[in-house]
Amino acid sequence: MELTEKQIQVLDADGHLLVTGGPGSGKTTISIFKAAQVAEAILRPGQKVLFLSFARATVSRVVEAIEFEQKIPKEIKRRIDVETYHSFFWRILKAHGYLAGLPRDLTILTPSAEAIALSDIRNSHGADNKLSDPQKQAKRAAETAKRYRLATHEGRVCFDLFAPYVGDLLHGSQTLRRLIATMYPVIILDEFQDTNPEQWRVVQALGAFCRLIALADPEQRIFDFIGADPERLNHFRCTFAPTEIDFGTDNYRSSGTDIATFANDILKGTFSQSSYTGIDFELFDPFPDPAMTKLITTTYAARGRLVASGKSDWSLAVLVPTKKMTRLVSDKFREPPAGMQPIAHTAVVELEAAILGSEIIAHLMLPDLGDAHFSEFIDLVCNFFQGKGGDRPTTGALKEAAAVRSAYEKWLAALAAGKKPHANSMIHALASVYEQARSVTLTGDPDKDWRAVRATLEAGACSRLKEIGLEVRNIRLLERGGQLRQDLTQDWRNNGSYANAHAIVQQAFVQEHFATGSKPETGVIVMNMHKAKGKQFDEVVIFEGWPRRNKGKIVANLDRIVRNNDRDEINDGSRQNFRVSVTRGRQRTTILTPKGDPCVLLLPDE
Ligand SMILES: Nc1ncnc2c1ncn2[C@@H]1O[C@H](COP(=O)(O)OP(=O)(O)OP(=O)(O)O)[C@@H](O)[C@H]1O
Repeated sequence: MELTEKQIQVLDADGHLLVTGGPGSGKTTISIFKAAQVAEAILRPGQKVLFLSFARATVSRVVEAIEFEQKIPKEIKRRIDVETYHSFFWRILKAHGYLAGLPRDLTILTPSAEAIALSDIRNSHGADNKLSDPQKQAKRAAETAKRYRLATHEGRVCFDLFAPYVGDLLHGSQTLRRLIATMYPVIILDEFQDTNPEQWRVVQALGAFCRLIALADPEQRIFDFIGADPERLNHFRCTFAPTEIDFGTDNYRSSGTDIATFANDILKGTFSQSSYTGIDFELFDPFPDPAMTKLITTTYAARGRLVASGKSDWSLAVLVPTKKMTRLVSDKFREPPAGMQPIAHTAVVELEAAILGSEIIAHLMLPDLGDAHFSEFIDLVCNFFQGKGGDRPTTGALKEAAAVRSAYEKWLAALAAGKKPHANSMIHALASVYEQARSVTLTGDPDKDWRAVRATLEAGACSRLKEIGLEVRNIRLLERGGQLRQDLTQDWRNNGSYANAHAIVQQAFVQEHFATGSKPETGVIVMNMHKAKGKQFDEVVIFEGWPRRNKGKIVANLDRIVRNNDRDEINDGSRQNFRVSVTRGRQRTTILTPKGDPCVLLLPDE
């Protein structure tokens, strides 16, 4: 690879730096060379360059890119630490959190546990869409107060509080600022445009003694995320007066194609070419089976091309506009219509529900612990419904949790009074599937045992447990070599049972969250468009929803790239989101859109 003139300018620059450029313009690549140069020329023994990123996906990509770079010697590579903001902040909090009034012993309040802890507040205030702005503010304030209480009283810190606490610590202690600068004299900030106010406060403190290199693409800003301020780059400019180098619209990710040109045309809303190499458009009939059939055959074809290319770690992403679509596509890939072959894939979903479901499986794998076991099982089922929506629980799910709880209380009251529980009680079905799951003979092979317990939930007569069983399928923690699998195996060896299954599942999630060694995803991956940011794949298929009609009139138009596929709903956010998805493909991006109502972003502006 020959570096461009602009990339060389980055190597030559001193002091704080701001590197801007479009997707695939080579920002990450040059920052790695810059880090290597700093490591070789400037660092003293024991010091390292820190590369901070928001998502683990980006971390894996950067780690892989560093490994791949043959020009950088091994001992230099070892002097570049690539981490997420979360894991860097957590290290600071664990070591110094007591200075900010936190207990010495800290644990992470996982998002699912956080959702459960906050569900009372969320329940009593009601769903956001029914609240006025002041009511919403009151709800947020109550949530924040509760989060702080959990942190200061119980040492359970949720992710959202990491940055505020680290900001307090760094602004409050020059010694700490200097300490970090001694460890990391140079810090690289990836996707800087997405820095929220709390993180920016941390960055300001870090910049006092560290040299900062910010990488940014203002047009890749996350829009649905409050806090990513369009002025953020200006804040950086004003505070640090960095040398600024702009890579413009160069694109090396998909060189030899017109993917970047097309993506930039999307942003402008005018099309400079009648066709674009590397971009395919296909229409599908706007009905469930034909739509899915089109997606599946398109995916077969893309997969066929990639397999034929002989590349062993090929990747193909199917990107969809909503969480709901991610699930729908994943289900259909598992069980396609019309006897087509299933497509092996991984679906990237919000993990709260899958983790809470996994806790239930783990609980069912525990050895017999007496009568309390069933009550705890009911508690976990309630937790699942309370927490499955993460920080946006639906009223339905919260009601479900309350209904299970109340049915169980009635059940217990009946038993206590020596009566038979009501024949219609939902607890009958829960209890009968519970019994089936408890009678599964465990073998010590965690994979087999886990699947056997999950299968009883899926096949049983209780719709709630069926939902939980299906949800748990989304968890990837059981992968070969994965922590969960290893720990469960060890548990069985030590105890002859899965005595610590529950704790192991919770721990596995935390480890998974901080693990940075994992490879970028390969094979077929289904995910929400928003989640594709910072990733790259050999091929991308973008698939959106279709309108439902009644007597020819559109009555619903959900799961579209632009809301309702309405021209009036087009905004910078929807254009940029689409552009980010389109530019994830290296070789080809295929866009599948419904016949009769194609994505409005594909039509020239009127
Ligand atoms: N000078 C160059 N010549 C050829 N290929 C390059 C050059 N610089 C980078 N690349 C390649 O282009 C691809 C994209 O580069 P990189 O990931 O650094 O871009 P980026 O600006 O960080 O992208 P994004 O903002 O979309 O994450 C990588 O595969 C990289 O190896």
